[in-house]
Amino acid sequence: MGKNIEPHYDNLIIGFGKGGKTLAAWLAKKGQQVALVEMSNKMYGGSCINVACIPTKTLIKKAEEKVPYQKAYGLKNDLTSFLRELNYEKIEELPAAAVITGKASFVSPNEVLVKIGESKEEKRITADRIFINTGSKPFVPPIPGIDTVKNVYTSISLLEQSRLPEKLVIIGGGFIGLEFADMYAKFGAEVTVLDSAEEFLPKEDKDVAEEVFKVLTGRKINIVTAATVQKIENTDHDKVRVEYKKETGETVFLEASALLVATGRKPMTEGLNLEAAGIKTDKKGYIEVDASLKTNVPNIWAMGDINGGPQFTYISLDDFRIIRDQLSEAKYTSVEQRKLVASSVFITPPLAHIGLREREALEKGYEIKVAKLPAASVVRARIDGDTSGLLKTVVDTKTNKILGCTLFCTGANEMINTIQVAINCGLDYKEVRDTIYTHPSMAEAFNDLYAQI
Ligand SMILES: Cc1cc2nc3c(=O)[nH]c(=O)nc-3n(C[C@H](O)[C@H](O)[C@H](O)COP(=O)(O)OP(=O)(O)OC[C@H]3O[C@@H](n4cnc5c(N)ncnc54)[C@H](O)[C@@H]3O)c2cc1C
Ligand SMILES: NC(=O)c1ccc[n+]([C@@H]2O[C@H](COP(=O)([O-])OP(=O)(O)OC[C@H]3O[C@@H](n4cnc5c(N)ncnc54)[C@H](O)[C@@H]3O)[C@@H](O)[C@H]2O)c1
Repeated sequence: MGKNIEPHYDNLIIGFGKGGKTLAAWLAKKGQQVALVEMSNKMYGGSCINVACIPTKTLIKKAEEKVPYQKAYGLKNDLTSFLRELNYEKIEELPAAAVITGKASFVSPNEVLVKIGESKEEKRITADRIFINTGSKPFVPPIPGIDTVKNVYTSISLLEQSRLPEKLVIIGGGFIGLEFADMYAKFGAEVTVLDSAEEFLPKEDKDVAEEVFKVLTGRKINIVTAATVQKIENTDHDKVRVEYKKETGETVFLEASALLVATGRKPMTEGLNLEAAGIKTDKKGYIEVDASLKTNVPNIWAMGDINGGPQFTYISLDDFRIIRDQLSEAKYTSVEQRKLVASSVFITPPLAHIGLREREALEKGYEIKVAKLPAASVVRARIDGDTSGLLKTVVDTKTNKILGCTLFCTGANEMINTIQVAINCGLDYKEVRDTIYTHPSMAEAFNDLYAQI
């Protein structure tokens, strides 16, 4: 399997992430020689496809459809295997591109050593340009017992479990913590989320956070904020016992069949030997880049999670665009040109957001108008059978421009893209208010939401 490995390529890409694979295909189609080095044959296509967005969103969808966990687990694996192969083929079929399965480490600024697959074989490869796209991995805080106790998982290892944990404790109530909590609860697990932050969803406006809290706790998810996890140990039956301190100082013990650690991610620089190339990292270990995503070493770029930017697949893709335009003398060459980007937490209903929240806009000194609408007032929400949540937007009184929007309702992850276009094109909110939307759709809620301004 695979092409012969050459000693030199025009371009070497380390890591099969979204940005790297898209860049590999683009360069190869232009006739440039490209080596795409990926350390694991289970990771062709990168994290998103294999261990992140795609498997989680598949399971979430199946949980919503009330598919039993074991069946959903199989369907998830079918889809990730299919996409993994497809991703491999899409690069390998290009005559100018080669996928090399091995772990890369720098020897010098233009040379890497690749340890091929499981074998002891090593290849030295030089390249004119090198692009680092090695992503991130779970950050595990130093809590006593966390490394040694059985049935403690990260998002990656929990997704590999074919059996549903009956009782799941999750440390961390951010993107991963909440998505997993909601998904496992829908599959039938008893879930507790422990977060060290004093408030639940501290970035959100209070009214939004309260609504999300109401929906999740209504699904019997136990959410504890200001929790300090102190110790983790196994019981006699390999259950996990978690000891944490409440805000009041009271110590609480919880027993669970599994513990998920979802406390953020850290840069995947392990074994890369960045020092050999003289590549600088920041305090957290992410590779330092300038606005054009170049490292301090000429002809080495860093794209995706590894450069310390927002950790989303679509940001990795946009990093590709920034690099592509530099290499083709086109116009979009700096992160400073990037417009506002939306995000979505895939709980049910999804919590999607773009721009400024009410509190943030006020802190920045804007004169604002705020509109809110309960999701229950949208007829499509009734058809979809989920009337929970709310829609909220913030408009600049002086300019009539939309400053931000938070949607916690069915379809929010799609709807937010409409607001993103409106904001990024500088539209007056009245354009969104007066657009004729299809009926019955969730988007037509924008007629009523913006009519309140
Ligand atoms: C559970 C979970 C759910 C998520 N859900 C979403 C979502 O719904 N939407 C969204 O936009 N984002 C989501 N994210 C974030 C998203 O997955 C990441 O931001 C994105 O995958 C990062 O892509 P990347 O291009 O930086 O690199 P990655 O896709 O992480 O690829 C890096 C690759 O480099 C390889 N590699 C590492 N070191 C070496 C080396 N030395 N030599 C060779 N290869 C190496 C790795 O094996 C890996 O395949 C989620 C993340 C997680 C953990
Ligand atoms: N839908 C999506 O787009 C999606 C889904 C999953 C992940 N992601 C990406 O992956 C990143 C990582 O996700 P994440 O959930 O691991 O990180 P996160 O930063 O979103 O959340 C981490 C949470 O853990 C808490 N925490 C940290 N240390 C703790 C401790 N010792 N005890 C208790 N709580 C603690 C924090 O207060 C925070 O709420 C996200 O920031 C996001 O960029 C995106």
